[in-house]
Amino acid sequence: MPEPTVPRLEISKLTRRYGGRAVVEDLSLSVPPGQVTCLLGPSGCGKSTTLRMVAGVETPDAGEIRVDGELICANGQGLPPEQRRIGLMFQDFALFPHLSVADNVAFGLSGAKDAQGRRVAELLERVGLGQYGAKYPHELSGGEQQRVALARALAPNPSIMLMDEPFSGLDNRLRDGIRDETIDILREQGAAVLLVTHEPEEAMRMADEIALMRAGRIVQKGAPYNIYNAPVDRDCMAFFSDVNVLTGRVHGALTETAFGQFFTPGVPDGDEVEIVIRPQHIKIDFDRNGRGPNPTMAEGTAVRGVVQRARFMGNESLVEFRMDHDGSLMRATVPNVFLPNPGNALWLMIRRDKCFLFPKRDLQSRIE
Ligand SMILES: Nc1ncnc2c1ncn2[C@@H]1O[C@H](COP(=O)(O)OP(=O)(O)OP(=O)(O)O)[C@@H](O)[C@H]1O
Repeated sequence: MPEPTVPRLEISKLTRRYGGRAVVEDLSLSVPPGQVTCLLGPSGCGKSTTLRMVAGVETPDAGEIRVDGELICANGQGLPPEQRRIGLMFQDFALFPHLSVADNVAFGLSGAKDAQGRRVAELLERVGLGQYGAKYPHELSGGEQQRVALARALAPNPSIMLMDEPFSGLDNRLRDGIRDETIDILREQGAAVLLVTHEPEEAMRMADEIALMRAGRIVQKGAPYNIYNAPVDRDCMAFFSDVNVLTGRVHGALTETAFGQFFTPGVPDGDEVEIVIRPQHIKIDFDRNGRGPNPTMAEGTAVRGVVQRARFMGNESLVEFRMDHDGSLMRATVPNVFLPNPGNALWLMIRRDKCFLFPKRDLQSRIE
């Protein structure tokens, strides 16, 4: 059997309280060499606090942090940041304005000057700024400055790179390229990357693993594909896309809705369930003199709705309906251009294989 790889970064049961309130609670995760793990979650859920504890600029109330198996923080005590072999890249990555690009990159390096010079040249080359060593930060564009910051963070060859929304200051066009380049370099170096973002697209694009956080805890962890396609609850699903929700009560393992019956095995009779569906999995059909298409096994019963608005979004069109049966709003997306006029009646069907069933959230869990 191959030896199990020691995680480059291992966090166990990390907790941080402010004024008695836990903002990070019992958080555990590990990142192997060359992997990008993304802490994803809404504002205030504790992502940055977690990162700051790993960096060593904030002290946990409980829990442990290990780098390459070595304990660097436990029982509220830890190594100072500069001894942790951790690189940092934050959104406000301020370069030193009075130092040249080369001196900025060399800033955290120790040892012989000529070895430092070689390392700086190699890194500037790697980030595509081989000719920029003698320039000063104010002579560079935002994207170029970001790449210098990356070279500076990589220079001491950190085992771990912590990134807190590092690309949010860049415009979209620049951002995609720099994101991909950055991750390629970090993977090549075998660094473990812990990246914080509140943007699901950024997490999906960059992460090998996403840890979805809510109120200080990880609620789901997995590869982007699994998180997107097997959400553990409605909020996890809704974090990645718009959703439509139908509710119904279970009788004999079936839940009756306007769209037909849904099989809900294992849910006790009388319990309410939510049937959650993404807009791209709703099928739209035309009205045939007040009638819709016939029911099918795969898509159930069609239900009539009246178009409220339709918008072209680039790759798809988004159509919003007011449903005849209960006055609720439902959203459907259609590839390319489909822009029916407001007031038109159309029929909606739901792709059964793309629905998720969750117990209905009660009042208590809404308050939490
Ligand atoms: N020094 C502090 N003192 C008191 N409360 C704090 C402190 N730092 C953070 N908090 C609180 O802890 C919670 C988590 O903050 P944190 O910055 O970790 O969230 P986040 O998920 O990174 O949010 P964002 O995406 O907005 O940066 C927030 O409610 C915040 O107000």
